[in-house]
Amino acid sequence: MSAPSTTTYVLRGVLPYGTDAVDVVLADGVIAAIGAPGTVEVPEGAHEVRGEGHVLLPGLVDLHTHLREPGREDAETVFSGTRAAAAGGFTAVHAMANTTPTQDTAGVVEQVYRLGQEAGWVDVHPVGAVTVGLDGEKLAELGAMADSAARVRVFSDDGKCVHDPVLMRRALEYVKAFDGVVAQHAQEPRLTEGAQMNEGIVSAQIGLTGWPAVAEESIIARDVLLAEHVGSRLHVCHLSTAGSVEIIRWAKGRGIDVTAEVTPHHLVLTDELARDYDPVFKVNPPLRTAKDVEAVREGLADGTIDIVATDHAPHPVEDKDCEWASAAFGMTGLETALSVVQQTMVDTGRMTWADVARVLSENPARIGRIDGEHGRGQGRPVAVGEPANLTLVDPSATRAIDGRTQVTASDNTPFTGMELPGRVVATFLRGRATVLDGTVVDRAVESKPFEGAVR
Ligand SMILES: NC(=O)N[C@@H](CC(=O)O)C(=O)O
Ligand SMILES: [Zn+2]
Ligand SMILES: [Zn+2]
Repeated sequence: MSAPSTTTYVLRGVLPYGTDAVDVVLADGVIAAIGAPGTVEVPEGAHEVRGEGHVLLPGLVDLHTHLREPGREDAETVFSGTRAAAAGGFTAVHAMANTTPTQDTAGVVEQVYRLGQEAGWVDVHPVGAVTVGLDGEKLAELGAMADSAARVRVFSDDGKCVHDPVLMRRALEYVKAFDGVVAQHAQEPRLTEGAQMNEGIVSAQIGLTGWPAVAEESIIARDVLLAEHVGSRLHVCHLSTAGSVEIIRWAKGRGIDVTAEVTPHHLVLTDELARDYDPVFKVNPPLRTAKDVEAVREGLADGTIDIVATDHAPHPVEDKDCEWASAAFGMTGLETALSVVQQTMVDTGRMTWADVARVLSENPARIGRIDGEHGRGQGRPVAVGEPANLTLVDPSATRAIDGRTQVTASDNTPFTGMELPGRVVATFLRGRATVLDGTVVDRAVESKPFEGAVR
């Protein structure tokens, strides 16, 4: 549990909204003072974290993380995954429902919520399944999950598409009662049977079954219209094509209550990487073309795409280090997300750090409804009196990425061997340091496994 920290900190950095360095004092779990260097009163014994040109962001919030517990603790646990999240600058994550057992009952979501609290690295907000067992046949107990101690607000069958339009309509109607949102994994199943990668020139040349853009776009088009029809809130997971950006832009122009996310990998990697058949690049939705990468960057910069979400999808070596066709879909992302956003959006001049705070903290917290009392003020601006959820980043640093040395329990980052800009120097969860000097601050807590609340 993260009781207010007794240690007091004074951080020096530039706020995302400004250009001049400030000192920020963290005391009793909140931001106690902000002022020009040397002008704020620094409490006796305060721990100083001062570097040149550091940026002070609100703690990052991920709307799309796979923590794999219960069921695939060989890939990740709540403990290892949230430790990786802290290392990446996050203070809250939403844990996807495709676990075993599925997060489709109040019992299971409460267990995951409790494991997150015990680990204490970041706040864990379990996502509830839309349908029982992600089978796409019967609505799960959405209300019971919403009313549980985990207070679920985001519902998703991620990994699978809620394909039946009647079920999708019912889910959208149902979650309105508690201001929830349905987060759709947009994939038309019939159009993607046996699909291995993006359908296009590369798939034709290397002989892998393609996943056409229209399989994503047709579901997004249907769902924005359904959301309009029932007057509900829709979120689109890991959007990946230029056409999807256009549909979201159209829907927002029409006043439809839709939000969308893009992953870091879709901001930078393309289907050309499949040519060597290295399954580390196999992911759902697949890496697309350079034209799609340009379109999602533009959509993120102009606000059509609301957030960057990692879709951190850890898999053990047995499931990734094999022939392309039998490898699992997915790549890790918690520890590289901020660097990829810096590289593709900030260092290219397309976004400011204030925009980064918006797409990696403020907007995801608002979509997940954790910016208020329940979320204990995640995604709030860096201001006096706010909870001290903060990430201090050094944008001038560069890092060589190696999946084997990351904090996550799995190695499947697509960025191994690459240099990325930016380094998380420190992360604070309600005033307690979870990362200092770029290293996770370990505490005397044991990783307790899931205690089988099964239906
Ligand atoms: N993104 C992936 O390729 N895989 C995810 C599922 C998902 O996000 O659809 C996983 O759970 O491994
Ligand atoms: Zn998905
Ligand atoms: Zn996912």
